[in-house]
Amino acid sequence: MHNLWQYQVPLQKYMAMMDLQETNERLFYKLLIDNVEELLPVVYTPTVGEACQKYGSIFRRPQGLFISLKEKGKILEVLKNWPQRRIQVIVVTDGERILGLGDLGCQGMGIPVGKLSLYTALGGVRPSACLPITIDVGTNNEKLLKDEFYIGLRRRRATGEEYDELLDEFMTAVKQNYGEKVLIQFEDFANHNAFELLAKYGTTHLVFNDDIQGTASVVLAGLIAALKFVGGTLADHKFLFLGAGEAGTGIAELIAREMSKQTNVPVEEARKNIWLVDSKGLIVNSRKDSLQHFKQPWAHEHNPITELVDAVKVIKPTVLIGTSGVGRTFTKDVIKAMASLNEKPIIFALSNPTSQSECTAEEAYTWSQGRAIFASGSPFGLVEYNRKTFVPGQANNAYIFPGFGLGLIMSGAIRVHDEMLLAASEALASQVTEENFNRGLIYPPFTNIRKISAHIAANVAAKAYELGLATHLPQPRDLVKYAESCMYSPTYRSYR
Ligand SMILES: NC(=O)C1=CN([C@@H]2O[C@H](COP(=O)(O)OP(=O)(O)OC[C@H]3O[C@@H](n4cnc5c(N)ncnc54)[C@H](OP(=O)(O)O)[C@@H]3O)[C@@H](O)[C@H]2O)C=CC1
Ligand SMILES: CC(=O)C(=O)O
Ligand SMILES: [Mg+2]
Repeated sequence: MHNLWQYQVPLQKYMAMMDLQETNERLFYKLLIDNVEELLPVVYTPTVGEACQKYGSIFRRPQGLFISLKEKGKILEVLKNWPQRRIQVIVVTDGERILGLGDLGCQGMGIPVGKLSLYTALGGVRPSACLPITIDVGTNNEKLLKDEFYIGLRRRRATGEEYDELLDEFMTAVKQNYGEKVLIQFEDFANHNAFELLAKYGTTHLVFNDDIQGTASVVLAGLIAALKFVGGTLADHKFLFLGAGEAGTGIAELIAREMSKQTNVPVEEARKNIWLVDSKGLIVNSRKDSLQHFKQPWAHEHNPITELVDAVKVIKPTVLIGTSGVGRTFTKDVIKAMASLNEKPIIFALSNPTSQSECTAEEAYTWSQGRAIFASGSPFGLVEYNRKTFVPGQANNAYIFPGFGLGLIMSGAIRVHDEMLLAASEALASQVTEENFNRGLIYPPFTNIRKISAHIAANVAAKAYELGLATHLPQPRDLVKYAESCMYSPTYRSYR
Protein backbone atom coordinates (compact mmCIF):
# COMPACT_ATOMS: atom_id res chain seq x y z
CA MET A 1 0.00 0.00 0.00
CA HIS A 2 2.88 2.29 0.78
CA ASN A 3 4.14 1.81 -2.77
CA LEU A 4 0.70 2.49 -4.25
CA TRP A 5 0.30 5.64 -2.22
CA GLN A 6 3.32 7.06 -4.05
CA TYR A 7 1.10 7.47 -7.09
CA GLN A 8 -1.29 10.42 -7.25
CA VAL A 9 -2.82 9.61 -10.63
CA PRO A 10 -5.49 6.86 -10.56
CA LEU A 11 -4.31 5.38 -13.87
CA GLN A 12 -0.80 4.98 -12.46
CA LYS A 13 -2.23 3.14 -9.47
CA TYR A 14 -4.15 0.95 -11.92
CA MET A 15 -0.97 0.14 -13.84
CA ALA A 16 0.89 -0.62 -10.62
CA MET A 17 -1.91 -2.98 -9.59
CA MET A 18 -1.89 -4.71 -12.98
CA ASP A 19 1.89 -5.20 -12.71
CA LEU A 20 1.40 -6.67 -9.26
CA GLN A 21 -1.30 -9.02 -10.52
CA GLU A 22 1.13 -10.30 -13.14
CA THR A 23 4.20 -10.62 -10.91
CA ASN A 24 2.75 -11.60 -7.53
CA GLU A 25 -0.83 -12.73 -7.84
CA ARG A 26 -1.26 -13.73 -4.22
CA LEU A 27 -0.08 -10.35 -2.97
CA PHE A 28 -2.38 -8.62 -5.49
CA TYR A 29 -5.40 -10.46 -4.06
CA LYS A 30 -4.28 -10.06 -0.46
CA LEU A 31 -3.99 -6.32 -1.01
CA LEU A 32 -7.27 -6.04 -2.86
CA ILE A 33 -9.20 -8.02 -0.23
CA ASP A 34 -7.68 -6.20 2.74
CA ASN A 35 -8.15 -2.74 1.19
CA VAL A 36 -11.23 -3.33 -0.89
CA GLU A 37 -12.92 0.05 -0.45
CA GLU A 38 -9.73 1.90 -1.39
CA LEU A 39 -8.71 -0.36 -4.28
CA LEU A 40 -12.05 -1.19 -5.91
CA PRO A 41 -12.15 2.23 -7.64
CA VAL A 42 -8.60 1.52 -8.91
CA VAL A 43 -9.05 -1.91 -10.47
CA TYR A 44 -12.73 -1.36 -11.30
CA THR A 45 -14.98 1.61 -12.08
CA PRO A 46 -14.13 4.46 -12.55
CA THR A 47 -10.42 3.88 -13.30
CA VAL A 48 -10.89 0.76 -15.42
CA GLY A 49 -12.89 2.97 -17.82
CA GLU A 50 -9.95 5.27 -18.38
CA ALA A 51 -7.65 2.25 -18.64
CA CYS A 52 -9.80 0.84 -21.47
CA GLN A 53 -9.81 4.18 -23.27
CA LYS A 54 -5.99 4.23 -23.11
CA TYR A 55 -5.46 0.47 -23.22
CA GLY A 56 -3.32 0.57 -26.37
CA SER A 57 -0.82 3.00 -24.95
CA ILE A 58 -0.57 1.40 -21.50
CA PHE A 59 -0.48 -2.13 -22.91
CA ARG A 60 2.20 -4.34 -21.42
CA ARG A 61 1.10 -7.90 -22.04
CA PRO A 62 -2.11 -9.70 -22.91
CA GLN A 63 -3.98 -10.40 -19.68
CA GLY A 64 -6.66 -12.48 -21.33
CA LEU A 65 -7.45 -14.29 -24.52
CA PHE A 66 -8.16 -12.32 -27.70
CA ILE A 67 -10.25 -14.15 -30.28
CA SER A 68 -10.55 -12.30 -33.56
CA LEU A 69 -12.34 -12.83 -36.84
CA LYS A 70 -9.00 -14.09 -38.15
CA GLU A 71 -9.33 -17.12 -35.87
CA LYS A 72 -12.62 -18.19 -37.43
CA GLY A 73 -12.58 -21.97 -37.80
CA LYS A 74 -9.80 -22.31 -35.20
CA ILE A 75 -11.38 -21.05 -31.99
CA LEU A 76 -11.12 -24.39 -30.22
CA GLU A 77 -7.37 -24.43 -30.93
CA VAL A 78 -7.04 -20.87 -29.62
CA LEU A 79 -8.84 -21.84 -26.39
CA LYS A 80 -6.43 -24.72 -25.96
CA ASN A 81 -3.55 -22.21 -25.96
CA TRP A 82 -4.65 -20.86 -22.60
CA PRO A 83 -2.28 -22.39 -20.03
CA GLN A 84 -4.95 -23.22 -17.43
CA ARG A 85 -7.25 -26.15 -18.12
CA ARG A 86 -9.78 -26.08 -15.28
CA ILE A 87 -11.77 -22.98 -16.12
CA GLN A 88 -14.93 -22.23 -14.13
CA VAL A 89 -15.82 -18.68 -15.19
CA ILE A 90 -15.32 -16.84 -18.46
CA VAL A 91 -16.13 -13.16 -18.73
CA VAL A 92 -16.43 -12.25 -22.39
CA THR A 93 -16.97 -8.93 -24.17
CA ASP A 94 -16.88 -7.72 -27.74
CA GLY A 95 -16.13 -4.21 -26.49
CA GLU A 96 -19.07 -2.49 -28.17
CA ARG A 97 -20.57 -0.84 -25.04
CA ILE A 98 -17.80 -0.44 -22.49
CA LEU A 99 -19.42 1.12 -19.40
CA GLY A 100 -21.02 4.34 -20.65
CA LEU A 101 -17.98 5.03 -22.85
CA GLY A 102 -19.25 3.44 -26.04
CA ASP A 103 -17.39 1.26 -28.53
CA LEU A 104 -13.80 0.70 -27.38
CA GLY A 105 -13.23 -2.37 -29.55
CA CYS A 106 -10.51 -4.69 -28.38
CA GLN A 107 -9.49 -2.26 -25.66
CA GLY A 108 -12.53 -3.43 -23.75
CA MET A 109 -10.29 -6.25 -22.44
CA GLY A 110 -9.84 -4.21 -19.25
CA ILE A 111 -13.44 -5.08 -18.35
CA PRO A 112 -13.26 -8.93 -18.35
CA VAL A 113 -9.91 -8.67 -16.56
CA GLY A 114 -11.35 -6.34 -13.91
CA LYS A 115 -14.58 -8.32 -13.47
CA LEU A 116 -12.67 -11.56 -13.01
CA SER A 117 -10.32 -10.07 -10.45
CA LEU A 118 -13.49 -9.28 -8.49
CA TYR A 119 -14.70 -12.85 -8.97
CA THR A 120 -11.61 -13.87 -7.06
CA ALA A 121 -11.29 -11.05 -4.54
CA LEU A 122 -14.99 -10.64 -3.71
CA GLY A 123 -16.34 -14.09 -4.50
CA GLY A 124 -13.39 -16.37 -3.82
CA VAL A 125 -13.24 -18.06 -7.22
CA ARG A 126 -9.68 -19.37 -7.79
CA PRO A 127 -7.70 -17.02 -10.06
CA SER A 128 -6.57 -19.93 -12.23
CA ALA A 129 -10.22 -20.86 -12.86
CA CYS A 130 -10.98 -17.44 -14.40
CA LEU A 131 -10.60 -16.69 -18.09
CA PRO A 132 -11.01 -13.16 -19.54
CA ILE A 133 -11.90 -13.14 -23.25
CA THR A 134 -12.32 -10.35 -25.77
CA ILE A 135 -13.86 -11.14 -29.11
CA ASP A 136 -12.45 -8.83 -31.75
CA VAL A 137 -14.89 -8.24 -34.57
CA GLY A 138 -13.52 -4.75 -35.33
CA THR A 139 -14.65 -1.38 -34.02
CA ASN A 140 -16.76 1.48 -35.28
CA ASN A 141 -14.77 3.91 -33.14
CA GLU A 142 -13.08 6.11 -35.77
CA LYS A 143 -10.66 7.59 -33.26
CA LEU A 144 -9.37 4.14 -32.32
CA LEU A 145 -9.17 3.02 -35.94
CA LYS A 146 -6.78 5.92 -36.55
CA ASP A 147 -4.86 5.47 -33.29
CA GLU A 148 -1.35 4.11 -33.92
CA PHE A 149 -1.47 2.25 -30.60
CA TYR A 150 -4.82 0.55 -31.21
CA ILE A 151 -4.33 -3.15 -30.46
CA GLY A 152 -7.23 -4.66 -32.40
CA LEU A 153 -8.35 -5.36 -35.95
CA ARG A 154 -8.46 -2.19 -38.03
CA ARG A 155 -11.85 -2.68 -39.61
CA ARG A 156 -15.42 -1.79 -38.95
CA ARG A 157 -17.47 -4.20 -36.87
CA ALA A 158 -18.66 -7.42 -38.38
CA THR A 159 -22.43 -7.77 -38.18
CA GLY A 160 -25.14 -10.21 -39.23
CA GLU A 161 -24.10 -13.70 -40.26
CA GLU A 162 -20.37 -13.03 -39.97
CA TYR A 163 -20.83 -11.98 -36.33
CA ASP A 164 -23.33 -14.70 -35.45
CA GLU A 165 -21.16 -17.46 -36.89
CA LEU A 166 -18.09 -16.35 -34.93
CA LEU A 167 -20.07 -16.15 -31.69
CA ASP A 168 -21.65 -19.52 -32.36
CA GLU A 169 -18.29 -21.14 -32.99
CA PHE A 170 -17.03 -19.55 -29.78
CA MET A 171 -19.94 -20.81 -27.68
CA THR A 172 -19.65 -24.32 -29.09
CA ALA A 173 -15.88 -24.42 -28.58
CA VAL A 174 -16.19 -23.26 -24.96
CA LYS A 175 -18.63 -26.04 -24.12
CA GLN A 176 -16.52 -28.59 -25.94
CA ASN A 177 -13.33 -27.54 -24.18
CA TYR A 178 -14.59 -26.84 -20.66
CA GLY A 179 -17.85 -28.79 -20.38
CA GLU A 180 -21.35 -27.57 -19.65
CA LYS A 181 -20.67 -26.26 -16.15
CA VAL A 182 -18.40 -23.40 -17.17
CA LEU A 183 -20.13 -20.08 -16.49
CA ILE A 184 -20.04 -17.65 -19.41
CA GLN A 185 -20.69 -14.08 -18.32
CA PHE A 186 -21.56 -11.72 -21.17
CA GLU A 187 -20.30 -8.25 -20.38
CA ASP A 188 -20.66 -4.90 -22.09
CA PHE A 189 -22.07 -6.10 -25.38
CA ALA A 190 -24.26 -3.56 -27.19
CA ASN A 191 -27.96 -4.18 -26.64
CA HIS A 192 -28.63 -5.19 -30.25
CA ASN A 193 -26.57 -8.32 -29.54
CA ALA A 194 -26.86 -8.73 -25.76
CA PHE A 195 -30.53 -9.70 -25.50
CA GLU A 196 -30.30 -12.10 -28.43
CA LEU A 197 -27.17 -13.83 -27.16
CA LEU A 198 -28.77 -14.33 -23.77
CA ALA A 199 -31.98 -15.73 -25.24
CA LYS A 200 -30.14 -17.88 -27.79
CA TYR A 201 -27.66 -19.50 -25.42
CA GLY A 202 -29.73 -19.38 -22.23
CA THR A 203 -31.22 -22.78 -22.99
CA THR A 204 -28.03 -24.57 -24.03
CA HIS A 205 -25.26 -23.02 -21.91
CA LEU A 206 -24.68 -21.69 -18.41
CA VAL A 207 -24.83 -18.02 -19.38
CA PHE A 208 -25.40 -14.87 -17.40
CA ASN A 209 -25.60 -11.30 -18.67
CA ASP A 210 -24.18 -9.08 -15.98
CA ASP A 211 -25.55 -5.83 -17.41
CA ILE A 212 -29.10 -7.11 -17.77
CA GLN A 213 -29.36 -9.63 -14.92
CA GLY A 214 -26.63 -8.74 -12.41
CA THR A 215 -27.60 -5.07 -12.44
CA ALA A 216 -31.27 -5.96 -11.99
CA SER A 217 -30.45 -8.06 -8.98
CA VAL A 218 -28.31 -5.42 -7.26
CA VAL A 219 -30.84 -2.65 -7.82
CA LEU A 220 -33.75 -4.75 -6.59
CA ALA A 221 -31.76 -5.46 -3.41
CA GLY A 222 -31.14 -1.71 -2.93
CA LEU A 223 -34.83 -0.98 -3.42
CA ILE A 224 -35.90 -3.65 -0.94
CA ALA A 225 -33.54 -2.07 1.61
CA ALA A 226 -34.63 1.48 0.71
CA LEU A 227 -38.25 0.59 1.53
CA LYS A 228 -37.15 0.52 5.18
CA PHE A 229 -36.65 4.29 4.92
CA VAL A 230 -39.56 5.22 2.70
CA GLY A 231 -42.15 2.65 3.71
CA GLY A 232 -44.61 0.66 1.63
CA THR A 233 -44.07 -2.35 -0.58
CA LEU A 234 -42.66 -2.35 -4.11
CA ALA A 235 -46.20 -2.27 -5.46
CA ASP A 236 -46.86 1.00 -3.61
CA HIS A 237 -44.14 2.71 -5.62
CA LYS A 238 -43.90 4.15 -9.08
CA PHE A 239 -40.68 3.85 -11.05
CA LEU A 240 -39.27 6.02 -13.82
CA PHE A 241 -36.11 5.11 -15.73
CA LEU A 242 -33.91 7.32 -17.89
CA GLY A 243 -32.45 4.76 -20.30
CA ALA A 244 -34.32 1.76 -21.68
CA GLY A 245 -31.52 -0.58 -22.68
CA GLU A 246 -29.94 -3.59 -21.03
CA ALA A 247 -29.68 -2.17 -17.52
CA GLY A 248 -32.97 -0.21 -17.60
CA THR A 249 -35.26 -2.91 -18.98
CA GLY A 250 -33.42 -5.65 -17.06
CA ILE A 251 -34.02 -3.89 -13.75
CA ALA A 252 -37.60 -2.96 -14.68
CA GLU A 253 -38.46 -6.59 -15.49
CA LEU A 254 -37.02 -7.98 -12.26
CA ILE A 255 -38.90 -5.38 -10.20
CA ALA A 256 -42.11 -6.30 -12.03
CA ARG A 257 -41.53 -10.00 -11.36
CA GLU A 258 -40.87 -9.43 -7.67
CA MET A 259 -43.96 -7.21 -7.44
CA SER A 260 -46.03 -9.84 -9.17
CA LYS A 261 -44.70 -12.50 -6.80
CA GLN A 262 -45.44 -10.39 -3.72
CA THR A 263 -48.93 -9.29 -4.70
CA ASN A 264 -50.10 -12.19 -6.83
CA VAL A 265 -50.94 -9.94 -9.76
CA PRO A 266 -49.88 -10.90 -13.29
CA VAL A 267 -46.52 -9.50 -14.32
CA GLU A 268 -48.21 -7.52 -17.15
CA GLU A 269 -50.22 -5.70 -14.48
CA ALA A 270 -47.14 -5.06 -12.32
CA ARG A 271 -45.32 -3.51 -15.29
CA LYS A 272 -47.87 -0.70 -15.36
CA ASN A 273 -46.17 0.90 -12.33
CA ILE A 274 -42.93 1.19 -14.26
CA TRP A 275 -42.17 3.79 -16.95
CA LEU A 276 -39.11 4.22 -19.11
CA VAL A 277 -37.66 7.10 -21.09
CA ASP A 278 -35.17 6.53 -23.92
CA SER A 279 -33.33 8.97 -26.20
CA LYS A 280 -36.62 9.79 -27.93
CA GLY A 281 -38.67 10.36 -24.79
CA LEU A 282 -41.25 8.45 -22.78
CA ILE A 283 -41.94 4.96 -24.09
CA VAL A 284 -45.60 5.01 -25.00
CA ASN A 285 -48.03 2.94 -27.02
CA SER A 286 -48.02 5.22 -30.06
CA ARG A 287 -44.31 4.41 -30.55
CA LYS A 288 -44.85 0.66 -30.30
CA ASP A 289 -44.24 -0.18 -33.97
CA SER A 290 -40.80 1.39 -34.01
CA LEU A 291 -39.62 0.09 -30.62
CA GLN A 292 -36.97 -2.63 -30.19
CA HIS A 293 -38.48 -5.82 -28.78
CA PHE A 294 -37.07 -5.32 -25.27
CA LYS A 295 -38.87 -1.97 -24.96
CA GLN A 296 -42.26 -3.24 -26.12
CA PRO A 297 -43.56 -4.47 -22.72
CA TRP A 298 -43.04 -0.95 -21.37
CA ALA A 299 -45.07 0.92 -23.99
CA HIS A 300 -47.99 2.08 -21.84
CA GLU A 301 -50.91 4.21 -22.91
CA HIS A 302 -49.91 7.87 -22.57
CA ASN A 303 -49.31 11.06 -24.55
CA PRO A 304 -45.75 11.36 -25.84
CA ILE A 305 -43.37 13.31 -23.58
CA THR A 306 -39.86 14.18 -24.71
CA GLU A 307 -38.25 15.86 -21.69
CA LEU A 308 -37.36 13.90 -18.55
CA VAL A 309 -38.39 16.72 -16.26
CA ASP A 310 -41.86 16.76 -17.81
CA ALA A 311 -42.11 12.99 -17.48
CA VAL A 312 -41.26 13.31 -13.77
CA LYS A 313 -43.96 15.94 -13.28
CA VAL A 314 -46.62 13.94 -15.10
CA ILE A 315 -45.80 10.35 -14.09
CA LYS A 316 -44.98 11.36 -10.48
CA PRO A 317 -42.51 8.57 -9.72
CA THR A 318 -41.31 7.80 -6.22
CA VAL A 319 -38.16 6.18 -7.65
CA LEU A 320 -35.97 7.63 -10.42
CA ILE A 321 -33.30 5.39 -11.95
CA GLY A 322 -30.62 6.50 -14.41
CA THR A 323 -29.37 3.90 -16.90
CA SER A 324 -28.75 6.14 -19.89
CA GLY A 325 -24.96 6.17 -20.01
CA VAL A 326 -25.16 9.96 -20.26
CA GLY A 327 -23.75 12.14 -17.50
CA ARG A 328 -25.52 15.08 -15.83
CA THR A 329 -28.95 14.22 -17.20
CA PHE A 330 -30.54 14.42 -13.73
CA THR A 331 -30.51 18.19 -13.73
CA LYS A 332 -31.40 20.48 -10.84
CA ASP A 333 -34.95 20.75 -12.22
CA VAL A 334 -35.31 16.97 -12.38
CA ILE A 335 -34.09 16.41 -8.81
CA LYS A 336 -36.17 19.30 -7.51
CA ALA A 337 -39.24 17.89 -9.19
CA MET A 338 -38.57 14.52 -7.52
CA ALA A 339 -38.09 16.26 -4.16
CA SER A 340 -41.29 18.28 -4.49
CA LEU A 341 -43.26 15.07 -5.16
CA ASN A 342 -41.69 12.89 -2.47
CA GLU A 343 -40.68 13.27 1.16
CA LYS A 344 -37.81 10.85 0.49
CA PRO A 345 -37.20 10.52 -3.25
CA ILE A 346 -35.21 7.45 -4.25
CA ILE A 347 -32.65 8.46 -6.86
CA PHE A 348 -30.22 6.00 -8.42
CA ALA A 349 -27.68 7.32 -10.95
CA LEU A 350 -26.30 4.06 -12.22
CA SER A 351 -24.27 4.98 -15.29
CA ASN A 352 -20.53 4.37 -15.24
CA PRO A 353 -17.87 5.58 -14.97
CA THR A 354 -18.22 8.68 -12.76
CA SER A 355 -18.16 11.03 -15.78
CA GLN A 356 -21.35 9.37 -17.07
CA SER A 357 -23.24 9.37 -13.77
CA GLU A 358 -26.65 11.01 -14.24
CA CYS A 359 -25.83 13.27 -11.28
CA THR A 360 -23.28 13.44 -8.49
CA ALA A 361 -24.04 12.47 -4.91
CA GLU A 362 -23.60 16.08 -3.86
CA GLU A 363 -26.14 17.24 -6.44
CA ALA A 364 -28.67 14.63 -5.36
CA TYR A 365 -28.40 15.60 -1.68
CA THR A 366 -28.21 19.38 -2.07
CA TRP A 367 -30.94 19.72 -4.69
CA SER A 368 -33.27 17.54 -2.60
CA GLN A 369 -32.35 19.40 0.63
CA GLY A 370 -30.81 16.25 2.05
CA ARG A 371 -33.91 14.11 1.52
CA ALA A 372 -32.80 11.84 -1.34
CA ILE A 373 -32.02 8.17 -0.83
CA PHE A 374 -29.15 8.05 -3.29
CA ALA A 375 -26.98 5.39 -4.88
CA SER A 376 -24.70 5.47 -7.90
CA GLY A 377 -22.93 2.95 -10.12
CA SER A 378 -19.48 4.42 -9.49
CA PRO A 379 -18.44 5.44 -6.00
CA PHE A 380 -18.84 8.92 -4.57
CA GLY A 381 -17.31 10.05 -1.27
CA LEU A 382 -19.19 11.26 1.79
CA VAL A 383 -21.22 14.44 1.36
CA GLU A 384 -21.64 17.10 4.03
CA TYR A 385 -24.89 19.01 3.78
CA ASN A 386 -26.51 21.16 6.43
CA ARG A 387 -24.07 19.86 9.05
CA LYS A 388 -25.13 16.28 8.29
CA THR A 389 -22.96 13.60 6.71
CA PHE A 390 -24.49 11.51 3.93
CA VAL A 391 -23.08 8.16 2.82
CA PRO A 392 -23.97 7.48 -0.83
CA GLY A 393 -24.58 3.85 -1.77
CA GLN A 394 -22.85 2.12 -4.66
CA ALA A 395 -25.45 0.24 -6.70
CA ASN A 396 -23.08 -1.80 -8.80
CA ASN A 397 -23.45 -5.35 -10.03
CA ALA A 398 -20.09 -6.05 -8.33
CA TYR A 399 -22.16 -6.82 -5.22
CA ILE A 400 -23.92 -9.62 -7.06
CA PHE A 401 -21.93 -11.41 -9.75
CA PRO A 402 -19.05 -12.76 -7.61
CA GLY A 403 -21.41 -14.44 -5.11
CA PHE A 404 -23.88 -15.37 -7.81
CA GLY A 405 -21.14 -17.11 -9.81
CA LEU A 406 -19.83 -18.88 -6.72
CA GLY A 407 -23.34 -20.20 -6.02
CA LEU A 408 -23.57 -21.61 -9.55
CA ILE A 409 -20.12 -23.17 -9.37
CA MET A 410 -20.54 -24.78 -5.96
CA SER A 411 -23.91 -26.31 -6.84
CA GLY A 412 -22.74 -27.40 -10.29
CA ALA A 413 -25.68 -25.53 -11.80
CA ILE A 414 -26.17 -26.04 -15.50
CA ARG A 415 -28.56 -23.14 -16.20
CA VAL A 416 -29.29 -19.69 -14.81
CA HIS A 417 -32.90 -19.07 -13.82
CA ASP A 418 -34.56 -15.72 -13.00
CA GLU A 419 -35.57 -17.10 -9.59
CA MET A 420 -31.84 -17.23 -8.79
CA LEU A 421 -31.57 -13.48 -9.43
CA LEU A 422 -34.36 -12.86 -6.95
CA ALA A 423 -32.62 -15.18 -4.49
CA ALA A 424 -29.41 -13.15 -4.88
CA SER A 425 -31.29 -9.86 -4.33
CA GLU A 426 -32.95 -11.14 -1.20
CA ALA A 427 -29.62 -12.39 0.17
CA LEU A 428 -27.92 -9.04 -0.48
CA ALA A 429 -30.77 -7.03 1.03
CA SER A 430 -30.71 -9.28 4.11
CA GLN A 431 -27.06 -8.42 4.67
CA VAL A 432 -27.82 -4.77 5.44
CA THR A 433 -27.53 -4.61 9.23
CA GLU A 434 -29.40 -2.38 11.69
CA GLU A 435 -26.14 -0.50 12.17
CA ASN A 436 -25.90 0.06 8.39
CA PHE A 437 -29.49 1.36 8.33
CA ASN A 438 -28.73 3.70 11.21
CA ARG A 439 -25.95 5.20 9.08
CA GLY A 440 -28.43 5.65 6.20
CA LEU A 441 -26.99 2.79 4.10
CA ILE A 442 -29.04 0.71 1.70
CA TYR A 443 -26.06 -1.44 0.68
CA PRO A 444 -23.69 -3.03 3.17
CA PRO A 445 -20.08 -1.80 3.04
CA PHE A 446 -17.76 -3.58 0.59
CA THR A 447 -15.46 -4.38 3.51
CA ASN A 448 -17.80 -7.28 4.35
CA ILE A 449 -18.20 -8.42 0.76
CA ARG A 450 -16.75 -11.92 1.11
CA LYS A 451 -19.23 -12.75 3.86
CA ILE A 452 -22.00 -11.19 1.77
CA SER A 453 -20.90 -13.18 -1.29
CA ALA A 454 -21.04 -16.39 0.73
CA HIS A 455 -24.66 -15.60 1.65
CA ILE A 456 -25.55 -14.75 -1.94
CA ALA A 457 -23.84 -17.94 -3.15
CA ALA A 458 -25.72 -20.03 -0.58
CA ASN A 459 -29.11 -18.56 -1.57
CA VAL A 460 -28.40 -18.98 -5.29
CA ALA A 461 -27.20 -22.56 -4.78
CA ALA A 462 -30.27 -23.35 -2.64
CA LYS A 463 -32.45 -22.13 -5.51
CA ALA A 464 -30.46 -24.22 -8.00
CA TYR A 465 -31.09 -27.34 -5.87
CA GLU A 466 -34.75 -26.44 -5.44
CA LEU A 467 -35.20 -26.02 -9.20
CA GLY A 468 -33.39 -29.26 -9.97
CA LEU A 469 -30.66 -27.38 -11.84
CA ALA A 470 -27.81 -28.39 -9.51
CA THR A 471 -25.58 -31.35 -10.34
CA HIS A 472 -23.29 -31.48 -7.29
CA LEU A 473 -25.15 -33.95 -5.11
CA PRO A 474 -25.97 -34.41 -2.34
CA GLN A 475 -26.81 -30.86 -1.34
CA PRO A 476 -24.50 -29.66 1.47
CA ARG A 477 -26.39 -29.15 4.73
CA ASP A 478 -25.03 -25.71 5.59
CA LEU A 479 -24.68 -23.87 2.29
CA VAL A 480 -23.19 -20.68 3.79
CA LYS A 481 -20.42 -22.63 5.52
CA TYR A 482 -19.91 -24.67 2.39
CA ALA A 483 -19.64 -21.50 0.27
CA GLU A 484 -17.03 -20.12 2.67
CA SER A 485 -15.08 -23.36 2.52
CA CYS A 486 -15.00 -23.17 -1.30
CA MET A 487 -13.51 -19.67 -1.35
CA TYR A 488 -9.93 -19.05 -2.42
CA SER A 489 -7.99 -17.02 0.15
CA PRO A 490 -4.58 -15.53 -0.53
CA THR A 491 -3.22 -16.53 2.86
CA TYR A 492 0.42 -16.30 3.83
CA ARG A 493 1.93 -19.07 5.90
CA SER A 494 3.68 -18.15 9.06
CA TYR A 495 7.13 -19.73 9.32
CA ARG A 496 7.63 -18.56 12.87
N1 LIG B 1 -24.33 0.31 -11.91
C1 LIG B 1 -24.22 -0.82 -12.55
O1 LIG B 1 -23.99 -1.89 -11.95
C2 LIG B 1 -24.38 -0.85 -14.03
C3 LIG B 1 -24.40 0.30 -14.76
N2 LIG B 1 -24.57 0.26 -16.11
C4 LIG B 1 -24.48 1.51 -16.82
O2 LIG B 1 -25.70 1.82 -17.44
C5 LIG B 1 -25.47 2.56 -18.62
C6 LIG B 1 -26.32 1.99 -19.73
O3 LIG B 1 -25.95 0.65 -19.99
P1 LIG B 1 -26.89 -0.27 -20.89
O4 LIG B 1 -28.26 -0.26 -20.39
O5 LIG B 1 -26.21 -1.54 -21.06
O6 LIG B 1 -26.82 0.54 -22.28
P2 LIG B 1 -27.81 0.51 -23.49
O7 LIG B 1 -27.07 1.08 -24.62
O8 LIG B 1 -28.42 -0.84 -23.62
O9 LIG B 1 -28.98 1.51 -23.05
C7 LIG B 1 -28.84 2.88 -22.95
C8 LIG B 1 -30.22 3.50 -22.96
O10 LIG B 1 -30.10 4.88 -22.66
C9 LIG B 1 -30.83 5.62 -23.61
N3 LIG B 1 -30.24 6.94 -23.78
C10 LIG B 1 -29.07 7.29 -24.36
N4 LIG B 1 -28.90 8.61 -24.31
C11 LIG B 1 -29.99 9.12 -23.71
C12 LIG B 1 -30.43 10.43 -23.39
N5 LIG B 1 -29.67 11.50 -23.66
N6 LIG B 1 -31.62 10.58 -22.78
C13 LIG B 1 -32.39 9.52 -22.51
N7 LIG B 1 -32.03 8.25 -22.78
C14 LIG B 1 -30.85 8.06 -23.38
C15 LIG B 1 -30.78 4.81 -24.88
O11 LIG B 1 -31.83 5.21 -25.72
P3 LIG B 1 -32.12 4.58 -27.17
O12 LIG B 1 -32.60 3.20 -26.86
O13 LIG B 1 -33.18 5.46 -27.71
O14 LIG B 1 -30.83 4.60 -27.90
C16 LIG B 1 -30.94 3.41 -24.29
O15 LIG B 1 -32.29 3.12 -24.09
C17 LIG B 1 -23.95 2.52 -18.87
O16 LIG B 1 -23.39 3.75 -18.51
C18 LIG B 1 -23.46 1.46 -17.92
O17 LIG B 1 -22.18 1.76 -17.41
C19 LIG B 1 -24.77 -0.90 -16.79
C20 LIG B 1 -24.74 -2.09 -16.11
C21 LIG B 1 -24.49 -2.14 -14.69
C1 LIG C 1 -20.97 -2.07 -13.91
C2 LIG C 1 -21.18 -2.51 -15.27
O1 LIG C 1 -21.28 -3.70 -15.54
C3 LIG C 1 -21.29 -1.53 -16.32
O2 LIG C 1 -21.29 -0.34 -16.05
O3 LIG C 1 -21.40 -1.96 -17.48
MG1 LIG D 1 -21.02 -4.09 -17.60
